[in-house]
Amino acid sequence: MIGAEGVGWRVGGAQILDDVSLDVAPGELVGIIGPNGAGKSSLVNILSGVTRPSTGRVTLDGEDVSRASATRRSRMGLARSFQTSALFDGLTAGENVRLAVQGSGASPITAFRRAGTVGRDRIEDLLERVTMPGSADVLAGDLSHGGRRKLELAMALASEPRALLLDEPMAGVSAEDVDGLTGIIGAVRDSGVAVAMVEHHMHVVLGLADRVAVLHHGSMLAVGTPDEVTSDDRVQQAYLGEAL
Ligand SMILES: Nc1ncnc2c1ncn2[C@@H]1O[C@H](COP(=O)(O)OP(=O)(O)OP(=O)(O)O)[C@@H](O)[C@H]1O
Repeated sequence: MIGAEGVGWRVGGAQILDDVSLDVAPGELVGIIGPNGAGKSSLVNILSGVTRPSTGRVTLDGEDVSRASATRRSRMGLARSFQTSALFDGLTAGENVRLAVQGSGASPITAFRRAGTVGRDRIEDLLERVTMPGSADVLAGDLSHGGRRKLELAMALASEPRALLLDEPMAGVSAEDVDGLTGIIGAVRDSGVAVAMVEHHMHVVLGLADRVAVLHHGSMLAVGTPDEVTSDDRVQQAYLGEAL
């Protein structure tokens, strides 16, 4: 569903990604890990269409989308969350979700025209999927960090994506919320969505992912099941001094 073939990205004279290949099938969750600065976010940006690869190609459902805009990819069934929060704090959780539904795969004009067409049921349904029933009227700015992360997931799910890119969906949340988010993301995968997830919580990645891809200095060091990857000598070297 999501594919990268020999992807390279060069910017300002630096080779950030080099010959990176990855594929994620429907109903599969691939965790993308690697030390700081390994190129994980850069890869997610290339997969989502925020940046164009210098070499190689990106595919979505088998179609070459290397030059396709993020909006076009969204229309083809791809959604993403960002490392930093993308919420409107002055709006309620429900209003944030409403905007996400209105804007999914749409130009600003189309999104504007859709105003008022998104039913309360649809909003409640999305909030329920991220275990936030009844919170439509809570101000986003008043939510806990974990609540904000869940709301961001609801917004990413607003387009009913077939492929989902998550960039550190659990960054900075409490242990309790990590468990909650793990359950939500696992359920999304189990519903048949292809999920690629960058995450620093190693125990989460190793427990949740079907396969793990390890980036190191912009290259793909290893791809395999959690067991294969953790017992790989090169991976252990890359993480020297850190618990795997
Ligand atoms: N637009 C850019 N211009 C120049 N260098 C960049 C750009 N974007 C990223 N980099 C560099 O590319 C490298 C990889 O960055 P990236 O954010 O993809 O790594 P990461 O694995 O996601 O790191 P972290 O775990 O810290 O979030 C870093 O050295 C970063 O400074």
